[in-house]
This record gives sequence, C-alpha cells and structure tokens, in this order.
Amino acid sequence: MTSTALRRFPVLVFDFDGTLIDSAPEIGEGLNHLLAEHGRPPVTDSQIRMFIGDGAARLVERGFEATGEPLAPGALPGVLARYLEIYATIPTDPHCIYPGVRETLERLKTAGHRLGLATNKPQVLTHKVLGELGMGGLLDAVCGGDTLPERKPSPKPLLWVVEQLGGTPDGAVMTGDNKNDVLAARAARMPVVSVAYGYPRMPLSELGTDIIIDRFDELPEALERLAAS
Ligand SMILES: O=C(O)COP(=O)(O)O
Ligand SMILES: [Mg+2]
Repeated sequence: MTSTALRRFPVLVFDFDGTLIDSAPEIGEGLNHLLAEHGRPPVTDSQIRMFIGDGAARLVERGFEATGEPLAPGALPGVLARYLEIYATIPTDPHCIYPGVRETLERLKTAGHRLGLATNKPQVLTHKVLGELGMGGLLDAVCGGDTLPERKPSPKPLLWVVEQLGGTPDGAVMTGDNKNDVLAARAARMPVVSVAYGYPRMPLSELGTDIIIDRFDELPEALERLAAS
C-alpha cells in the first residue's frame, strides 16, 4: 500500500515532542520542580504547551519570565544544567506515546522507509525517553536540539538526519507539530505534514504546512497523497 510513497519518499523525518509523544506533563513536572527550587510558583499545563518547541533553554527562560523576574544575565547555563538533571530523574510514562504512533512507525519501517528524528529536545533526554519507551530501534538517526550548533527552524538538523539515513531532501518528508518544523522543512526543500493534536502555539491554518492529519495513523495515506501531487 505504501509502494508509491516508498519510491518517492524513502526517508521520513519526525519531530518528537507533540508529534510522537505527549511530553507536556513530564516537561511541566521538571520545569515546576526547577521553579519551586527558586521559590517560584508553578506554571499551568496550558502555559507549558505554549513554552515547548524551541528547546530546553527557551523553555526554562519562559518559565522564569512567566513567574517573576527573568533569569539574570549569565544564570542560564547553571539553571539549564539543573533542569536537565531534574528531567533525567522523571520516569517516562509509557502512555505518553500518541495513539497509533508505534504501530504506524513499525508499519512504515517494515514497508522499507528509513526513519529518523529531528527534535529540539536535548539529545541526552531524547535518548533517555526513546530508550524507556522501547522506541530507539525504530529510529536510525536522531538529532537533538543540541546535537548541532543550530536547531529547528534551521534546516540543518533535518538535512543531517536525511544524510545519516543515506537519503536526499527531495526524497524525504518531515512530520511535525509546530511552525519550526514547517520552516525547517521549507528551508530544507522537503514536503511537510503537520499533526493537529500537538503544541502548535498558533491556529493550524497559519502553519503553512502541506497536509494536516488529525491522527498519526493517517500518515501513510498523507504520504501517498504527497507522492501523487
Ligand atoms: O523540546 C522542545 O522544545 C521541542 O521538541 P520538539 O522539537 O521535539 O517538538
Ligand atoms: Mg514538536
């Protein structure tokens, strides 16, 4: 069933937070733990969903901005290191994988697609979560937010993953949940699919994406449509 899509797009690149996993509860737990250590009140779940998407450093900065004085100049590296330490102690909820994700990735991989991840989540946390979810074996190239000097919306992480997977951008599709994924894909000259259930932080109609899917298991059909267009 995926044969046209497979010939046209042998490489598939995915975003992580908000696309494959609903990580807002764990990210929120980590950020609120950090804020509490600084005497700050917690931020709400809906605030967290607006903070996710630009990497851990921006997340932490936004947490401080939303609860009082912004971080003092020069304080970020230490506070960020502490956030990573806290997050590393939070066990991954096995139910954080969105419905249909594991089955669909397995199906696409079995069909012959090569799968990779380009996330703004720090690399060490990405590998920890993938490992705890037993998903590491599905993704043959993983680029975290700090793997390269640039993160999304730069196209570099996507191009790096495509190259690691032995592909070319014109034979690859990006799938993500926010504007950074769309901008990175556009700059890499890759088609882009957006999921409607993540943390878009703006109306879906403003993402400027090629196809919006409501559920992850709609991806194989979306790829067929892109391949036919
Ligand atoms: O951690 C973030 O800020 C976002 O991560 P993502 O790129 O996987 O959505
Ligand atoms: Mg995301």
